[in-house]
Amino acid sequence: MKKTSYPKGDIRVLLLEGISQNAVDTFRAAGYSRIELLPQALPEDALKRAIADAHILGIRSRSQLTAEVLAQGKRLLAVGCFCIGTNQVDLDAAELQGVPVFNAPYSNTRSVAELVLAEAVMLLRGIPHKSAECHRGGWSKSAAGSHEARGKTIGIVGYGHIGTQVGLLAEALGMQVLYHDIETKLALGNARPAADLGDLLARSDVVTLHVPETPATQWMVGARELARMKPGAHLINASRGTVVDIEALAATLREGRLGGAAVDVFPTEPKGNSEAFESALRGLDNVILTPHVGGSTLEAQDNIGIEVAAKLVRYSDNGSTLSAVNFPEVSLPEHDGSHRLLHIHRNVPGMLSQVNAVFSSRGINIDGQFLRTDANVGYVVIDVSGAGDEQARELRDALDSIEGTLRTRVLY
Ligand SMILES: NC(=O)c1ccc[n+]([C@@H]2O[C@H](COP(=O)([O-])OP(=O)(O)OC[C@H]3O[C@@H](n4cnc5c(N)ncnc54)[C@H](O)[C@@H]3O)[C@@H](O)[C@H]2O)c1
Ligand SMILES: O=C(O)[C@H](O)COP(=O)(O)O
Repeated sequence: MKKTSYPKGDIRVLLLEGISQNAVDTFRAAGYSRIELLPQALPEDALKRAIADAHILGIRSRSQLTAEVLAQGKRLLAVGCFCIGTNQVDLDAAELQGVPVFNAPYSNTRSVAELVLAEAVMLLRGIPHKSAECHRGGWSKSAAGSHEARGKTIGIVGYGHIGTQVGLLAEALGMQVLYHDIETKLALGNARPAADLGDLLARSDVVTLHVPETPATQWMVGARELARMKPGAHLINASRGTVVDIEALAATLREGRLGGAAVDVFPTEPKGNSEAFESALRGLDNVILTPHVGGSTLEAQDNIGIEVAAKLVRYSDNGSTLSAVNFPEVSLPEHDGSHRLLHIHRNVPGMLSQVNAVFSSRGINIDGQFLRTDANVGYVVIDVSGAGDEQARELRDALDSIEGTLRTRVLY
């Protein structure tokens, strides 16, 4: 079993995909010095090599942390997704490796909502098409097909953090807000729930998607759903590329059934800025295409850099897993004057009594104990005072030898 109790100066932090300098500053301020910041995602083989040396790994939406890639992370303590989505990580595999995954569930919410609202206005006015014509030297000054947002209905699919923000901003413009969610959600402002997805599609002038990538949302908007939308209505997708069948959308737009679309996310996206972007939507004047920049504002990235780095530092220094997306959540007090032993194990019967026996058999008094479990994993944290560093390491080794242990650490 790998030990993961390292002096802070030896902890290697690898940050991929152009994560904000604020993250580096946050790690530095907390005493971490071995930080590598790369501007791009790594291809699978390079990622496997890189993860093998990293204790803390930071990624955004492009790096695919499959079970196979994660398995190379023998020293890995934690993963930070410096974004909202965590679908790019095999969360179960990470958990069963004893690796909590953190994200930034709110920091780019506003950026996405602002972009979506701006796109709704642009689409209702037919601006993408008019702009494209002007670029070609055309001049089609006309009010035909051009509408105010005021009084129109925006249908929000996925009424979570982003969806609710879009709804509030849209109401400020005088739009009617309809929403559909699989959970019962408190309606903000004058928003109203639709009876179901079909009802929302049939009644909205603009449909905007804000669901996560899950098996249920995969291709949730295809030819059938597009056919249910009002003629001339608009579709916005800034959620995940797998939510919309792009070929069906392109066909519907070519037929002129929909007014237009704004798409920020695609089933296949270029791995970096130097790779060409291919899509059936290219060349359609009434489509706003953006390169997955819904959350890419300096404000959002700066906030995300601090938020996720702070969570990783807290886990590394203190053991707290509060807000981890795949792990039993424990919020821990500081442990000044005591050693803190962390034990991550498979959640099987009898584990806690074996953990406690390690201490009782040595006559060691436990100052504090914190335990959380989920279906897969148990996470127990034990504070002991009066043990020297050497004894703490011996305790860790004894914990490590318990059958079913995934990771152990000692914090000094
Ligand atoms: N384009 C970008 O740059 C960008 C930026 C941030 C987030 N995102 C994407 O946006 C998604 C939403 O973000 P959020 O912060 O609002 O997430 P959230 O979890 O707060 O909200 C998602 C909502 O969708 C609902 N939902 C889930 N499955 C559904 C289904 N099958 N049908 C209807 N509703 C369903 C959930 O109940 C929840 O209310 C993220 O998961 C991420 O993939 C994209
Ligand atoms: O999940 C998210 O927050 C968005 O998709 C943004 O991802 P990015 O950090 O790769 O831009």
